[in-house]
This record gives sequence, C-alpha cells and structure tokens, in this order.
Amino acid sequence: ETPRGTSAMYSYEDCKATADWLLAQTSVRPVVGIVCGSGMGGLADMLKDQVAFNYKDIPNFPQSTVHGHAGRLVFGTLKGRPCVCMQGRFHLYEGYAIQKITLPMRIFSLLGVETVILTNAAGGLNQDFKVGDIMIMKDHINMPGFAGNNPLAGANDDRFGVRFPCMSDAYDRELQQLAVDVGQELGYGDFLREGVYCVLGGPSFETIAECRMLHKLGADAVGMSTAHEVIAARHCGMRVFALSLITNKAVMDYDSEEKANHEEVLETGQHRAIQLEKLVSTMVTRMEYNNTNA
Ligand SMILES: O=P(O)(O)O[C@@H]1C[C@H](O)[C@@H](CO)O1
Ligand SMILES: Nc1nc2[nH]cnc2c(=O)[nH]1
Repeated sequence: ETPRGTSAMYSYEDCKATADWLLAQTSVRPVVGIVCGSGMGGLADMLKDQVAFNYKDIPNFPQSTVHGHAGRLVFGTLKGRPCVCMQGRFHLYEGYAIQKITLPMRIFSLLGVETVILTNAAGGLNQDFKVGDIMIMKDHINMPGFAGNNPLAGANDDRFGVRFPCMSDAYDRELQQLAVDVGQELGYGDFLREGVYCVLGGPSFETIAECRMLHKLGADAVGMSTAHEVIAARHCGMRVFALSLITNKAVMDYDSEEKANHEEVLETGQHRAIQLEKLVSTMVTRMEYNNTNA
C-alpha cells in the first residue's frame, strides 16, 4: 500500500517480471520507445519485422479503453534500429491510477530503451497555431501534479531513480534541435512549431475561461497525457522527445461556434499521419545511441 492507500504502485519486481516476460518472447532489444497519441497509431505500422502483443496478454499491463488507441505493444525495427511502440496509451480519465498510466515507461527502461518519443493530440492555445501544426514540446505544466497527483508519489525505489528528480532538463535540447533540422529538411517549416504543453485530467474538454487562463499561464497547447509519462521516463534516466499534433483550436472566445470533439482529433491525426511518420522515422535514424544493438 502506498501512503495514499492505493496498491496501484507497481514494484520494481513487477516491472522487471513484465520486461523479462516480453524479452523472452522477442529477440528485438529496443533502444527507442515510441508512444502513439490519439489517432496516431499508424506510427507503429512503420516498424519492420513486427512482434506485437495485445495489452490484455501482457502481465501487469493496463487495457486501452479509448477509441483511437488500439492497445498493442509492437516490437520491430525502424530503418534498422530496434524499437518498441505503444499503439495506445493510458489516461487519468480512464480511471487508472497515475502510477499505472506511467508503468510502461518503467518497463521501457527495463527493456533497455534509451530514448522515448512521445506523441499526443492537443488543443492549440497559442493563437498563432493552426490545426495540423506539429508542436515540438520544450516544456510542460503538470496541473494534476499541483494537486499531488504525480506518478512518483508514494515510496521511491532508488533502482528506478532518485526521490527528487530534476525536471528543468526534461525535454532533451539536442533532440529538439534534431526535430527542427529534420523538419526543415523535409519542408515542414510552415507547420512545425515549438511550445509548452499543459496536461489536465480530462475527459471533459476545457471551458472558455479555462483556455484563457491556461494561455495566460504560458501554455501553448492543452492535452490529457504525456507529461506524466515524461516524469516517469526522466525518473529512470531515459532521454525524452515529445511532440503535440494540434488537432483543434482551443475555444477562447464567447462568440466562437467551434466545439472541441474527439472525432476531429482523430481526423487531424489521419491528415498528418504521413508527415508525422516521416519526421519520427528520420529522427530515429539520425539519433546517437550507446547501445551496441542499435
Ligand atoms: O493520448 P492523447 O493525449 O493523444 O489523447 C488526446 C487527449 C484525449 O485522450 C483525446 C481527446 O480527443 O486526445
Ligand atoms: N484537454 C484537451 N485535450 C485535447 N486533445 C486534443 N484536443 C484537446 C483539447 O482541446 N483539450
């Protein structure tokens, strides 16, 4: 039991058992872990020589309950680099404890993953952003964390990481620069942005007053995921790159007729699928790795 009275905090041994179970079923030794945002599951289809597992068959793994999140863990290679890809992630609004949502990051780390690439669908708060823009995340605002809902709350196991991890360097600057360079080369300059992502619990989308407030606080995009995963991934020492696909404009004006909806979110994912895949796959081939498998 954790101090909050939940037994949702998986132990190091539980995470290791899951990682070992996976490693026994595949010869792929991933150095890169990818998480697909809503409607971006096609990123997993880039992997060659796939070995895929349904979440329901993986010991200790939660289940995906959201449309647009298939619920498969896919191992394979991307231009020769061994990778693992979550085709479907977990969110607070699904009712999962935050430690359960971020469990896959600890399993990634125990699989040998060095770099995590996280993607998400988000509403654009920055008035210069357009639907279909890709925002390189340079930072986050973890709203649930302000109320104590942090994935690292509870007893700390030093085998994962330190009690008080630094977050001012959470988003790897070299990887952000690599994304800018690759984006320019691919001709994506018109729709490649950078900014701050704010996570809320969801599932309701934001009110107009909430959007105005978040914008004033310095957020460029708002979503319901990713920041928790970033915290867990950094805690166990993985390098992080994250991007938001701006799937809708946050409604900031009482005269606006726009209404946020999940269907639009998924549709925008489809429209940008090819460019997202090209950006991510080119970045993976250009990254530097320590692991000799890569
Ligand atoms: O998994 P992500 O963060 O991409 O999903 C976003 C947030 C909600 O789950 C959903 C809303 O349409 O998209
Ligand atoms: N919270 C939130 N999540 C999103 N995911 C995609 N669009 C949005 C949005 O407008 N708000």
